[in-house]
Amino acid sequence: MTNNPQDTLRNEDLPQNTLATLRRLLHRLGRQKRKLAVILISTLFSCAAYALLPLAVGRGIDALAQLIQTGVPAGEFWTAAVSALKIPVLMIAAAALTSSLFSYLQQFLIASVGEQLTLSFRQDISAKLNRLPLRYYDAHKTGEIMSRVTNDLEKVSAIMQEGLPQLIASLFTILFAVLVMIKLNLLLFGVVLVSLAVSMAATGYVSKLAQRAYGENLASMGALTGKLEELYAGNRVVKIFNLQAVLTAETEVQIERQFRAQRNAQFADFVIYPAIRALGQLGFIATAVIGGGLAFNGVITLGTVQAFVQYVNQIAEPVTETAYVITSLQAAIAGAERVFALLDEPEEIPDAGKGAEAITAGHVQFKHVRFGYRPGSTLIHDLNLEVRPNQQVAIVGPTGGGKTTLVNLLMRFYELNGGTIAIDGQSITTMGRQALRRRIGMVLQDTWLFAGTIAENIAYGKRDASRQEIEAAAKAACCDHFIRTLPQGYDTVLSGENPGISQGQMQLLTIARAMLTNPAILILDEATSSVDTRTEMEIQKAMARLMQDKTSFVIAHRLSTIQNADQILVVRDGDIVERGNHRELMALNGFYTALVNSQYAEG
Ligand SMILES: Nc1ncnc2c1ncn2[C@@H]1O[C@H](COP(=O)(O)OP(=O)(O)OP(=O)(O)O)[C@@H](O)[C@H]1O
Repeated sequence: MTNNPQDTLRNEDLPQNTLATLRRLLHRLGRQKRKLAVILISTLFSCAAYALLPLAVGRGIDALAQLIQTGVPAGEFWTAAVSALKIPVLMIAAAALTSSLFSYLQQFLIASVGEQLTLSFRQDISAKLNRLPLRYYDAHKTGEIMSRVTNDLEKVSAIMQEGLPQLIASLFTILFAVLVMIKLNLLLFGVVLVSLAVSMAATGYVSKLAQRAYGENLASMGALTGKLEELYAGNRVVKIFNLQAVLTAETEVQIERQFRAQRNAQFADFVIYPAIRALGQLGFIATAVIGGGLAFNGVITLGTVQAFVQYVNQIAEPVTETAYVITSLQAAIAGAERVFALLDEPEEIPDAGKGAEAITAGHVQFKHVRFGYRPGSTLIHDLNLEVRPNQQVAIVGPTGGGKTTLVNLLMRFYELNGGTIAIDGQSITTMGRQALRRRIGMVLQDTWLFAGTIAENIAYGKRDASRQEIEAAAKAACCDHFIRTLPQGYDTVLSGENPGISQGQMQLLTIARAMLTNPAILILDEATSSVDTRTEMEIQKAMARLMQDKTSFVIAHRLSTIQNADQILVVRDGDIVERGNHRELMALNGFYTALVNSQYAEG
């Protein structure tokens, strides 16, 4: 594993409950028990064979030394050397081959186990995100959710594929090397132990300094990214308020800070770490010098000294690497913890399983509905409403009054705190959510267009619609004409964020989309955005056509368009404060009349 010392830990990278998370992670890994067992056994074999290498080399050196000491007639040296080195060389080859083969097997299986683990997490998260209530999305930013699926999972996957196997291999390597060294010479092992302890203490101290540099580097990078986002993503706002110069100056300060932090971090990388490595050589030198003395006095052989030197080398790296791996392991466990937290979030109440095929007439009743977005704060107290099939209901009221909330409840985006909503005599909680939503068409102000062709966008709610059906819907929604003027017509590709057509045209497309699904109930959010008069008239015409023979709820912003509605509901602070048709409400001379008068005054 190439460790990245810059992977330093911030507070959010520290797990809250390491043991519990580790247990859950292992439980999940347990699904791949057999592969894991093979990985463990191959690591064991690979490390054991690796630990035999210095011994075999030592044996070869001893054999050669003995040959030189005893002396061989000049012409026979090569034959004698070959026969003396035959066994050691075969041992070296066998150990190296065994170690590499098992290491290959281990890597191969680890890659598969790691990917399988990531896949299982991704599948579970994706299913989970579909089952989470809208409340969850209200409380969490998209970036935060995305980061669970990308960053956090990547950390878990990286540690599974690189860190953890590395850690196990390191531990085995150290264990085998220590066992052999103890067996070879206890005194020399003591020397190795002391010099290792000294170099580890020095490493610990220096890396603390380095960690500080990395921490500052990360923090300054975060601050700089934030500033740049403000500068580029909010470029329009920056220009409107003429803040270019101020923001550029602020950005320069951040760039400067980041430069200094990065330089310090680089310094740690290129200067401190080599110094640590040099310190690590301490053990190597001490072993060579003291071992040399012991060999000179005939306490141990020359081969044993070189075996020791090799063992010191073999364990030096695992010892320092283990510290890094433990650091990234903590970050991975914290990542896994966040993923598990997402998977543990309370879900939507499961569907009753019954279909909503019974929705035919579109008879809607709200009975004693009580609801609040947050626990403890009630927005809708006791709402009662009856809408007969094919009636047109307009919902008006001040901003934040609760108009959209009524629609959210009808669509069962949120669960009620009390009362019932029934369609055609059936409570919506007894219907499957999907089936319910399929029978309700929505045309909202936020025209949800997706990356794809115009035809695909219109057919979004009815994927198997034929081209004729799509075109018929577009004609009815007054958008066939403008679509045909586009170079690629119905096959014009709209890109998600900037579709390249006007706001009004987008709204017409969403009306066409609703036309195609032919729902029993309609929810229309009138456009407030400034569209030209002709487009607005087309939208009105298309909407009127769409509403024919359907129960419809219109969230109205321009009161002039709803005068013919069967019922007008004035919603304020979550309650219906006035209801009736236009004439009745005007006669009341209450809130509605005031709203109408204020709009005429404005308009
Ligand atoms: N997802 C939400 N989480 C918490 N509170 C919300 C949420 N959506 C709306 N609210 C609050 O509920 C109240 C009613 O909001 P709602 O969107 O229903 O009003 P509205 O009448 O549709 O307003 P507008 O005309 O501005 O669209 C407001 O006080 C709003 O802040």
